[in-house]
Amino acid sequence: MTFIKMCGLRDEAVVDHAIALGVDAVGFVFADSPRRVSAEQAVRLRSRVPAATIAVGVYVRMPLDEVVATARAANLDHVQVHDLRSADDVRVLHEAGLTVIRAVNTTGVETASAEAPSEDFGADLLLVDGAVAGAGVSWDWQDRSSLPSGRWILAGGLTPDNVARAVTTSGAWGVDVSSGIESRRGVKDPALMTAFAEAVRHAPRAGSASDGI
Ligand SMILES: O=C(O)c1ccccc1N[C@@H]1O[C@H](COP(=O)(O)O)[C@@H](O)[C@H]1O
Repeated sequence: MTFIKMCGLRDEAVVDHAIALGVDAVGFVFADSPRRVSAEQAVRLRSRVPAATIAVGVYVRMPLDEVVATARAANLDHVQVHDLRSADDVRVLHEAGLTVIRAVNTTGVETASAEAPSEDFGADLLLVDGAVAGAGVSWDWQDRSSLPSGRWILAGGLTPDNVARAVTTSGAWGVDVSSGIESRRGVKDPALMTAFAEAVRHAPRAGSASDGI
């Protein structure tokens, strides 16, 4: 089964719908975004997420001590950080007891692959995103030469219409979506959420991805 994360959830009904769809993870955005949630909102939303589903805090340009404080306040033990600079950053987050998803944009992957393919800085999982996080920007996931090997999450411009092809072509272990399940910017559409989950589940893929993070 392909791992599914739905990101940028902002209200209770949408969280409940994601849970009913059986997604593997939900994301709450603390970065500057139309989907940003306050710590108080995150606590409320988090309380609706059962133990079997991973709740992830999403961060860009936030000092690590604030990442840790926000994650603790909202009872999140997974963080997705878009601008980790080094293995030291990851170590700090691990020492705080957090599971770390390192998000890189496609430019980062291309740069890294010239030196060290899919450099994860020791993070628990790598997420490869489009050039602008949360902007619905797709990228060439058909060019396998720039893709990591092993377990990684594909993100960036995924929609119910393109996700099956993306899974099959890229070989990604998981997918993450934000804009592609919205009727307008920042507003999730339950019908698109359902269509996305169904498209992923019907996508032919090689191998199995049933292990958790
Ligand atoms: O969703 C956001 O608003 C967001 C803001 C800042 C950083 C990351 C964000 N979300 C992540 O962006 C990608 C893909 O988004 P999209 O589907 O292209 O809109 C995904 O990793 C989200 O977790």
